[in-house]
Amino acid sequence: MMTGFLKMHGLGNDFVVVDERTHRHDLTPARIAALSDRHTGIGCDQFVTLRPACAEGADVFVRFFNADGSESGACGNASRCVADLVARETGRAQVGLQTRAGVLAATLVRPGVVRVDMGVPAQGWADVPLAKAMDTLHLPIPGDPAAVSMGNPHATFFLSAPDAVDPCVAGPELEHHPLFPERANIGFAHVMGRDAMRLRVWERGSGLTRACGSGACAAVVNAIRRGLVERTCTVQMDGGELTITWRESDGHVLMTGPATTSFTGTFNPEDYPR
Ligand SMILES: N[C@H](CCC[C@H](N)C(=O)O)C(=O)O
Repeated sequence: MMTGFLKMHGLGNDFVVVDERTHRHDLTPARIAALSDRHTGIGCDQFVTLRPACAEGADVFVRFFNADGSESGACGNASRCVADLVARETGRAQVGLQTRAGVLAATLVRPGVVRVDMGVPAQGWADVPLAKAMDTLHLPIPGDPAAVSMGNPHATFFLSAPDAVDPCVAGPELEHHPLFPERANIGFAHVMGRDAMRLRVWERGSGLTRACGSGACAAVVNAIRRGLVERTCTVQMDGGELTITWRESDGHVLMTGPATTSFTGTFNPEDYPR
């Protein structure tokens, strides 16, 4: 049976979005990985499904799957895209996204620009999670990264120069480091000033992406924890810029940036291996 999809992106971090609110499709991890493949499938960094919400304050239940078929509790860039979609569907600027990491409040700031409240970062070692008890501000591995969860695990390395480390060289081994029992997204940040940083992220399950929303949130939180930047910071990534605020009053992280729909299409799930 043919299935419709939306191709969307946030700063070039791209998604295939499938609406399952009225009909479920047999989308196994293997099928999602095949559909995410840029040569034999539609191609995307993450595959996103929409289902009916069952949580208070949520308009839709969103699940995020990486290109390798693994599921993540959070995806900042895709959250902005789905919020944009639901805001246009409902005619409301304020929408709620139910995710595995909780219900996220989102606001359509202006057409194509969305602010998502990504919730409160989890700083404890067991929350990230890490393999054993330790200070998450200074992990005992070369490069002295900091770690935090935005609903998904992130380690942030602070570099002396923007391209001091190639994420494609250092990223794969770090993603699978034994310190990260659920693997991790690996951010490589260069702080340029008290309110600006450059960031590239080797993403768990997807590799180097042009932008990483939850990674930008994690990098700003970790930088603030280390006293490197102020509470609001712009994060420049290969695909463009996000504005991140770690709000002092309630500890929530706000992420503001673009959401874009590229095209629509159809595919037949039965054409892909189960
Ligand atoms: N690779 C991530 C999910 C996507 C995150 C990223 N695309 C974002 O915008 O936050 C993980 O496995 O936790």
